[in-house]
Amino acid sequence: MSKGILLVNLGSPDSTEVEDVRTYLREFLMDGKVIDSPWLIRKMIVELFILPKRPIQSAEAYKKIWIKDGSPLIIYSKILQQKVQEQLDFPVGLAMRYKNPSIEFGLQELYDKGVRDILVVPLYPQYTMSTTETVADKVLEVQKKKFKDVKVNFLKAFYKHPDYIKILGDSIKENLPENYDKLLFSYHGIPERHDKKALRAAKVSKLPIETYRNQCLETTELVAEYLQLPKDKYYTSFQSRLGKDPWIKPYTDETLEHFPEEGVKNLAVCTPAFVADCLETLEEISMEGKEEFLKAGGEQFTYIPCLNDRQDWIDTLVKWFQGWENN
Ligand SMILES: C=CC1=C(C)c2cc3[nH]c(cc4nc(cc5[nH]c(cc1n2)c(C)c5CCC(=O)O)C(CCC(=O)O)=C4C)c(C)c3C=C
Ligand SMILES: [Fe+2]
Ligand SMILES: [Fe+2]
Repeated sequence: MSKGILLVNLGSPDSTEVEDVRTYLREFLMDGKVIDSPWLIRKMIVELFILPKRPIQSAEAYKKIWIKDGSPLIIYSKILQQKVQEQLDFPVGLAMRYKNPSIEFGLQELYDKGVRDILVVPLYPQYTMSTTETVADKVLEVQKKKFKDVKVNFLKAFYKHPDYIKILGDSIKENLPENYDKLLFSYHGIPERHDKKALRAAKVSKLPIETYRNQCLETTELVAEYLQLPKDKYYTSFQSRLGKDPWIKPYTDETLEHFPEEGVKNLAVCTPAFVADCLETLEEISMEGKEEFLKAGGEQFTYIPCLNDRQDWIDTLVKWFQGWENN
């Protein structure tokens, strides 16, 4: 059976127009694995509390990071896809969980090239229901509807894969200033409830399901070990919280605010929940986060870019995909 790869990332609005941002946020936040309330309650939260104002703020934020060809998240993902494709002789497609190119489009493109056995690659190092799980749900929904003769497989979360830890560690080392007080690992947060659900599922299924928070902490520890960082030189926090429910802690914004009074004046920040730079890294961390930190008395803020199209990242994906194809 002819094999192919489908890379999947989260997705961005089609443009920075408020209406496009609203449509994107509606699709994203109405996903029951992102806001996990019953449909009617979710609909009320999204339509009455989030969509009237948030798209206006988010559109302004997107305008600050948008590049000539579009959203950085999509452009970096496309470059990654092209560069990986150049090194492989079987098709590599790209899709976004929300908006475009859609998962249906990505599967159709591979199908039209004769692919009947697909490795779906959620571009998230750590797994949780609002990312990896929802990608799998959508792929399987479309496969059952339109591509019954296609076999789908999923790449497992790779946060502790030694190849990934090495690339992440090397990317940090190359960007770390000589004299820094602390290296902050800032991961996208999730509501605490999502991790509690994961723990319950692990108990019921007796599968070794790890909470998202623990996967993030483990990612940090493995990189710290690889880079031989002393314990007092690094810290982990969680960003991007939305709404009033408790999210996993500590929060990045509070951490950035308190660091200077604790003597952390020269800070470096990396964001290992993302493999491609996006709104959450470029705007929330390297613009807003930097401003907050400097306002609180910080002196130097270094943002360490995501893996994007690093050659070692491309080579590693190529190696993993060749291994799968030869199996
Ligand atoms: C309940 C809300 C959200 C959960 C849970 C969530 C989890 C989650 N998200 C990412 C990765 C990305 N999120 C991005 C943007 C973004 N995230 C949320 C909300 C939740 N995310 C919103 C509302 C937005 C949109 C922007 C905004 O209005 O603030 C992005 C960037 C997209 C882009 O176009 O650049 C990414 C990537 C992960 C990894 C994750 C769980 C671990
Ligand atoms: Fe998010
Ligand atoms: Fe954000």
